[in-house]
Amino acid sequence: MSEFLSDQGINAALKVRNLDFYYGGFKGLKSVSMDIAEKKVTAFIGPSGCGKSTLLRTFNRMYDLYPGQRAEGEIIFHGSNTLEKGYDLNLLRARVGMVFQKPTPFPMSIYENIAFGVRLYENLSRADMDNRVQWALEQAALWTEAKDKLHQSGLSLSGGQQQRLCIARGVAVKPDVLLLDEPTSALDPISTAKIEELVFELKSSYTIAIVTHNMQQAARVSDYTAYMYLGELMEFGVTDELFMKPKRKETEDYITGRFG
Ligand SMILES: Nc1ncnc2c1ncn2[C@@H]1O[C@H](COP(=O)(O)OP(=O)(O)OP(=O)(O)O)[C@@H](O)[C@H]1O
Repeated sequence: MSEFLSDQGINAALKVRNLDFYYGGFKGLKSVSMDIAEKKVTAFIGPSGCGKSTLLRTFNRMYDLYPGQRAEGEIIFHGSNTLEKGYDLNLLRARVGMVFQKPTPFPMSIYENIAFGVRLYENLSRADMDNRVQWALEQAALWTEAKDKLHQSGLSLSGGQQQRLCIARGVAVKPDVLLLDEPTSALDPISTAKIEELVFELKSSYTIAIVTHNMQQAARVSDYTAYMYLGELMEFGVTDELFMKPKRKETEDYITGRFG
């Protein structure tokens, strides 16, 4: 659907315009246009294979790492189109951080998991780095659990703690935007609740885009929700409205469980 679905009066951190995405000859996204609201949570829902992760991966050009994948259209971030050739990808990935479905700590200490990324962009003194590591762990609600074992392996943490470590790693470089791709799908309910609380708190400082299969989660944590189907953005709006009064029959069928 090419109609522009952004009449929400959104103060946009990212403006997506006529975005097409190709895996070789397969079109994974079809003319997606929407705004990602600044310092709010935007959730992406829709049946498996509808393009949620594909869309998220365009926001930091993660797909660039894979040959044969390309995006066309515009994603405007701080006034520039991030899809243009020559756009500084290091800078983009520092400003638009990503957390994946499976916790992916680096095989190094908790401290180094965080310091590693910071060193790529900043030259901090030891004391400043210590402060940054503490700050990032506090932001990710992991400091209390991790403060006495900063020099133990990140892999020694539980799954839920590992995912919070990945969030700490993401916020440590002080990005504008955090992309969360099904961040709780590998976690137990208690860890999931912790991450959801965290998302709620982080949105006062960061723009957050989250892909989730869990509609209750989308309803709980997000301000805006985008419903996708077969590579198209079918409906996009304020979360409460989309869940209570969907405009399209397809959205209603999906959220009421009649489809998908
Ligand atoms: N590396 C790839 N090569 C070719 N096609 C791909 C690739 N990755 C994804 N696709 C296709 O692109 C479409 C969108 O996939 P995507 O992973 O974005 O969906 P999704 O909505 O995130 O699904 P899920 O909820 O199952 O994670 C699907 O049809 C998928 O098969």
